[in-house]
Amino acid sequence: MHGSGIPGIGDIPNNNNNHSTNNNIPQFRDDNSLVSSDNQFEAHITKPYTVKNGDNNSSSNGNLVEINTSSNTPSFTEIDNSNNNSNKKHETIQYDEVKMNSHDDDDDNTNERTDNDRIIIKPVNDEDDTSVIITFNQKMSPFIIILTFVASLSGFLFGYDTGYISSALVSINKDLDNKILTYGDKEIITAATSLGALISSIFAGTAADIFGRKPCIMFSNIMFVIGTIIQISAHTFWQMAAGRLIMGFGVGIGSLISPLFISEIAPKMVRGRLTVINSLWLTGGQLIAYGCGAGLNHVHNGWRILVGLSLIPTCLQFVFFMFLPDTPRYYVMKGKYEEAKQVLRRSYVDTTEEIIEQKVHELRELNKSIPGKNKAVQVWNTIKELHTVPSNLRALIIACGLQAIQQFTGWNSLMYFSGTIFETVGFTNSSAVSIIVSGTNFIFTLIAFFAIDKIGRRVILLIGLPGMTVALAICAIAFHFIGIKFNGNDAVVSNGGFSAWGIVIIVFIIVFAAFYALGIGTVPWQQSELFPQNVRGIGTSYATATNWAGSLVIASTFLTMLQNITPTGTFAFFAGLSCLSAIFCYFCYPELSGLELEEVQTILTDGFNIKASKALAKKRKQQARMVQEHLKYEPTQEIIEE
Ligand SMILES: O[C@H]1[C@H](O)[C@@H](O)[C@H](O)[C@@H](O)[C@H]1O
Repeated sequence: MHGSGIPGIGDIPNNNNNHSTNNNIPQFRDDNSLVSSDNQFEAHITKPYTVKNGDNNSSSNGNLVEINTSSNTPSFTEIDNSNNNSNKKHETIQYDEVKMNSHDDDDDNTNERTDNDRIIIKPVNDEDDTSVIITFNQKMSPFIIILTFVASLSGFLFGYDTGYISSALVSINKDLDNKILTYGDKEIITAATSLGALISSIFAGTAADIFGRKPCIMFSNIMFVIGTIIQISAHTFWQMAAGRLIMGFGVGIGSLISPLFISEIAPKMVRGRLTVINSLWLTGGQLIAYGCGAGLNHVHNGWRILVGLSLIPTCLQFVFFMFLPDTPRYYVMKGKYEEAKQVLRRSYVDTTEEIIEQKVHELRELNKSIPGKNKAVQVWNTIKELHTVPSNLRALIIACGLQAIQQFTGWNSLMYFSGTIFETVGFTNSSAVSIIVSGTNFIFTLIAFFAIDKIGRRVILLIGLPGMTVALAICAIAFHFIGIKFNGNDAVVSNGGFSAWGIVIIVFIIVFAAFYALGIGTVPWQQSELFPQNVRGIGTSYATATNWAGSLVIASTFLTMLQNITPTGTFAFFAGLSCLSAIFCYFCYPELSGLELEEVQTILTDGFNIKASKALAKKRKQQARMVQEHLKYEPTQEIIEE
């Protein structure tokens, strides 16, 4: 990144407000531009304008630029009150354009000026800023909320379908092939879904770019329905495994497309939050699956009901999507600009046609499609571009790195085997404790929902990973004192029964769940924001496939690890990985909250640019506060940064 100051827009309520300002009387030049007396600031009026009366008393933070054009000697003031510290150095910013809001070029009154102008400014030497970023009313429309909720039903299905299996395996009993499932059978049935998800996630990103996000989600619904029907009618082990595999195809597609879809429709200031809604459905789905599993445990054929229940959200999602559109970014990729505009109009209700046009224009500018004489060549070129363009490669390292960390720090082994672990340390009601653990996962995902945009992704990761390290290390120590021995597939506690160290283990597994859900359980699913439009599909495919490969490896090696390197060794291993992961995030994960999707690439262009990302994220949040503050007074006016 060049330079450290990252100036932004100046939205100017021009009404002699009471900021502590650095007054400076600029002059109009012949070409109608303004220049401050110290020559540090200049501004060009590019359009004729009419000036509106207003009574804004905004007292926002950040760099405001005030240009009072109501008199013949206009005043021109820069205010840097970002931390209310009067000693703080003013940034030196030159302003290129001054645009007047709400005007009509043909209007008779276009040159009339009165008090209280609103002026929108673009800094010219803002090297850290992207070209055309439009900041307009970021209020959430009901339409965006509906789209988010419908898309994140995929998250629910992901959670429910990975969550129900542990109780289903217990209650299946002799229902398949008339014999009790062996340990190996259970592993295959569990792993089949992860395998299916791994396979489909490899292709899902490319499919999303070719066919669209919405058709892919609808295709995943069909996979869910087929997979579920095969399972609930299964009387043989292989039929059950096949059903789980096909359902896994649906899980993999949904796990990739749903966060992608949400991040493409979300206003930037709430993009993190809206994407976390998918994670909330996911962890909620796991919790509900555990709860239903416990409830249906003793019901005859209860597992078939448990599996069958997942048909409800799948069918609902399919039907809803028949009436909903795809994302504006996808429409722009396909040259369907009118469709893109229609979605934007419904998404940003208080917005003028001019801004919609500009937004589509901006998306078109940034949508540099990758050439190739046919689809296969295009895909190959996209893969090349993903690895050879430095910002893409960095995005890939971060996205895959975070997904690998999410899986290799061991959470899912606890999800799948927490019952076994709790029994080992002396808890008889292990399913109740498992519900508490997945409930903690859900509650802390909710906390992440509130923190992810406000506090930022980087901060919650850097709180979560060290917290996980400590919790895992304490579990490792406690396991040492409990002294577990493995005998085949059975664990024998040498100290016998329930002990104080057993309580320590339960408590710190719950603490681990909390720190996990707060950071690494949630943040990697923000992966779509790392990639530019042209490689987003394939980039997120890599990352999602990393997630499922990790889940497959960990779920199938955890019990073996417990046996071969002891629980102390296993937990110490996960603690070590969590610690290394914290170091990785500290050096490589920039703060992306509040940034436009397109700004993320600027950040990653010549390094991970942690410092610059933090500054830009801070700036964008200040600006958003300014805009919100201003909209309180004039809710129908939009602020344009151009
Ligand atoms: O983000 C989710 C969540 O943390 C789940 O609890 C976990 O089972 C998944 O593997 C993960 O991707």
